[in-house]
Amino acid sequence: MDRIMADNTGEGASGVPGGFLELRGVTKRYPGRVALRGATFSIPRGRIVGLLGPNGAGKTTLIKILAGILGGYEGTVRIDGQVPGAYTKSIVSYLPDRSSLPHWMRISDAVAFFSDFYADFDRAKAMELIGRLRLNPAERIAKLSKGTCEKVQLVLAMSRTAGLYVLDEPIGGVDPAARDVIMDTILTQYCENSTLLLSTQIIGDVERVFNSVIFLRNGEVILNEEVDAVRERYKRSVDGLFREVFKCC
Ligand SMILES: Nc1ncnc2c1ncn2[C@@H]1O[C@H](COP(=O)(O)OP(=O)(O)OP(=O)(O)O)[C@@H](O)[C@H]1O
Repeated sequence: MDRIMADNTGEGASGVPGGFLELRGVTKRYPGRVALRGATFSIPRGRIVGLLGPNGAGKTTLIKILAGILGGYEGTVRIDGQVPGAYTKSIVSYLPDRSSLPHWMRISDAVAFFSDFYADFDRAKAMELIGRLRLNPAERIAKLSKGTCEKVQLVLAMSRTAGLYVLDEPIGGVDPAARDVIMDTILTQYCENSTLLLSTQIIGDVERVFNSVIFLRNGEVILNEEVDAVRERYKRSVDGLFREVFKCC
């Protein structure tokens, strides 16, 4: 399995060299630890890609680099041809793995804050999503359950008209029924010309939305493949392949 997968890293899963998002040899070291080891891949516009790996594989590290909030890495990252910085932050919508919203805010304050901060934020869309997800705009962030807080963060991230959405574990804290609602929300809000990279460990419920998947193990990209090709080549679902590859992790 390892040998087969080694053939499936590198250029984009679509086989298209070059893309909207490009990583070449990205290595990130923390003191005493290497979180990413030469990560190389390319994603064209208009793709929904699952970034999959067990705990500590480097998913959050990679996503923070793309969000422009983590530097000090080796290799190159290009988003729409630019290194992470002010321009890429203006076109990248980031959903963090932990809530970064001030606890004193009400949901409506968070919407107003995002609306002031991001030129591409669509307030009407946010309010519509809040209604659809049955959130109460008057509720304080401090009082929200983990899953409800995730829904709020998702609303905020998906209400931007971004070129790249990077969503770090958007469904980690919600029940299976809510996962479907969240994934449907992502699918309906995502515009065809955008690129979406979503990290998760809950694969079975969400693999239907992915065009392709990237497996990260110990900071290394060990698979970068179209979902249909995974099913055909390995005769398994992405979830099945993930369980097999990572059963010893
Ligand atoms: N600030 C930090 N300082 C030192 N080590 C870190 C730091 N952040 C992450 N690491 C380490 O880097 C590695 C990758 O962590 P990362 O959070 O990117 O993985 P992950 O795939 O997102 O994991 P999880 O699914 O558990 O969230 C881990 O070994 C982690 O302990």
